[in-house]
Amino acid sequence: MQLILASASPRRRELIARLGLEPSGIAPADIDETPQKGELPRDYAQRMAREKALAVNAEGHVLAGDTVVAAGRRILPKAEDEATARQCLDILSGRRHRVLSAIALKAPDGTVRERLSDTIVRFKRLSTEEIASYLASGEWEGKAGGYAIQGAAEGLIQRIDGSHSGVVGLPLYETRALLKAAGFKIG
Ligand SMILES: Cc1cn([C@H]2C[C@H](O)[C@@H](COP(=O)(O)OP(=O)(O)OP(=O)(O)O)O2)c(=O)[nH]c1=O
Repeated sequence: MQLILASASPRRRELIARLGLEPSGIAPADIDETPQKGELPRDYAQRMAREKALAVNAEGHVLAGDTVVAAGRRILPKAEDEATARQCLDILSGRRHRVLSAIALKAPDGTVRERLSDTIVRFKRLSTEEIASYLASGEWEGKAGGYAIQGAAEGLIQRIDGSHSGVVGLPLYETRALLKAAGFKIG
């Protein structure tokens, strides 16, 4: 069985490798990632994963994922510049937020199976110095919510309830279940 990963994210490639799977192809999906007006974070994450999977035309199964950081009903942006990362950290400081990580698998017949991972993350209250030093690390670049749990940010996280791999970008429990249900051989 052929697995195509519809993702440009190197993290997703590393995570799928931990299940002992190597995609036979990488085909990043180029879709419009603008949230709809009033769209809830979990609906948005699921829609994005589904649209990414559907956007890739390839033989075999196409796996896509989308990771969204949500403060209440608010979807935090992917931090592409320092000002955005700072705004995110100000919002996340000293409180709990959710990370919704959706995956979608398109079978060769076009049917799509989906799963969602929902994780609660709590940051300590961040001092001005902590925010400044985290921003200087550059690790926030391109990350939803302006942080990467797989780096220095984990030292600022008091508690996580859910899936660590989900926060990084591909929830391994849900991914394994989805791929097994589709017929992939996974140990
Ligand atoms: C919260 C958090 C996000 N992220 C990353 C995961 C995702 O790559 C990114 C969220 O953006 P996504 O749109 O989910 O993914 P992407 O644009 O990187 O890749 P593609 O659409 O091609 O699959 O933020 C981390 O790496 N660590 C974290 O702790």
